[in-house]
Amino acid sequence: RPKNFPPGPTPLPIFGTIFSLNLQNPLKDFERLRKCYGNVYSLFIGSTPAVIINGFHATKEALVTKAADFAGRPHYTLASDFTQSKGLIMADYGPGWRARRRFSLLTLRNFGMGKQFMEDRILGETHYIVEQLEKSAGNPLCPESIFHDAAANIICQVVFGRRNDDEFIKLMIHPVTEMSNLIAGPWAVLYDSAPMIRHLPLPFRRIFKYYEICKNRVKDLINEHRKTRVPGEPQDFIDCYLDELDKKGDFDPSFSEEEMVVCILDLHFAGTDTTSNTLLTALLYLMNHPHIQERCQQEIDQVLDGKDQASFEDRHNMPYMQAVIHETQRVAKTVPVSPHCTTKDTELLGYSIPKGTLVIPNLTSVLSEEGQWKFPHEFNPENFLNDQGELVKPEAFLPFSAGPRMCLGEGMARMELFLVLVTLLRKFKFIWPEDAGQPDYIPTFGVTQTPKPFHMKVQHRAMKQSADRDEEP
Ligand code: HEM
Repeated sequence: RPKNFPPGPTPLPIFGTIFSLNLQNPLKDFERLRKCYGNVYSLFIGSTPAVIINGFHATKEALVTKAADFAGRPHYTLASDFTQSKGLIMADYGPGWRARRRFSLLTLRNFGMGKQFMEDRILGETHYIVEQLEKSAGNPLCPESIFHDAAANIICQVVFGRRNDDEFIKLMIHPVTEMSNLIAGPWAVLYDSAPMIRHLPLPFRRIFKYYEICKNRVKDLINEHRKTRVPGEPQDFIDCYLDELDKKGDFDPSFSEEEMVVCILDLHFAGTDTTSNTLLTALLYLMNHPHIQERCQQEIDQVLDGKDQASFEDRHNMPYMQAVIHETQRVAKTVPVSPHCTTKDTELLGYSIPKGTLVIPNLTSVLSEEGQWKFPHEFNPENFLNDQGELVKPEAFLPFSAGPRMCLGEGMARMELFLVLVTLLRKFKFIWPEDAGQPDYIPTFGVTQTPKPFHMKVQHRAMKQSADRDEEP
């Protein structure tokens, strides 16, 4: 360890400290090591040192107070190698990433495609979910694929202008699933820890092949858009990017077509499992906390009385529903860790951290940290409500991380969570099947955490508005 580097377990030659961790799910080991070494400690992934950051204060110091020092992304890892550090997620902290991020953020925040665009797409897709649930009303069903497809359809419509069942996009489903499995597994850790084996024909090499397939599909879609688009009248993210390329000409390499392809794949990867797994977590908890589900439904009935459908503006009148969504995100811990890298020699809690060090903020440690939450270890919307029943957002609510690299899709994700859950809870009662046993709340670890598969039953609710109409003479 360099001088004054954060402490940690003694590394072995070649392997470093990877045997101190359960590679299938290192979160319990992170917590155990935190008890030994404090909120900031170091591990070795092979010969690569990594600093693990735990708890709100250390995370805030790194990601917010010293934002620029900690806003890089690691190099020489599997993810940076197959994306060639292009696009948004794995791109280096610098002017190219900043320009693409700003453009993507503005485009998603309605500047590109009109204010109603996103809300219409989400509500449209929610109707498909309703149709599917209606077909299974009264019988147990496994909701995983319904919600995964819905989230994929929403992001595909925003980015490609097509739903996920389109022939072009279908061809990407298999490679994307294979890549997600590989990148969250031990082969990725092996790739990152042992540079000498990177060119051997081991399973991690398949990621490069799958990524190439996805890139080629996206290039085909871009070429299709080129033929059909009307400049200045964008229908989706690709059209917006092509308009931007027209403005910039060939002068700006940070907006090249190659960068565009990786940006698009980044949005597709980052915008699917994150949202669908959070929605599934909400259902899992609401079925097993029926009194909380009923209180949401009372609030929804009251606020939407007489309206055909919910709008995102309604959230201002639904503090309880909002608190439930926040609490779901807190317990779901959907993105458990987010690898960063230092951009210069810096310090954290008095320790010295050299430029280029891999830094891993452990967001799960903040979301259930004692002292930050009224009820850190239970599902309780009161964590986000004050004595007057108003929504409050504690500073330690960091499911989207913090600082310059924080989630770019936060606005879109919050809109999806609100509109989908409000629409479904208004229409259906969600029931944990009697023979389903005790719920397992511990998710499967991964780049995004996934609730264990479960079954649910849905029952039509007698909606207040239709009940009122029935009573009219
Ligand atoms: C509940 C849903 C979501 C959660 C919990 C979530 C969480 C996160 C987290 C923790 C990060 C890492 C931030 C960091 O490195 O410090 C991230 C990054 C990112 N997210 Fe999300 N996300 C969600 C949905 C979305 C959606 C819907 C999109 C796309 C529209 C998206 C796009 C991105 C992108 C592009 C980045 C990389 C940002 C950068 O490096 O500049 N996310 N997200």
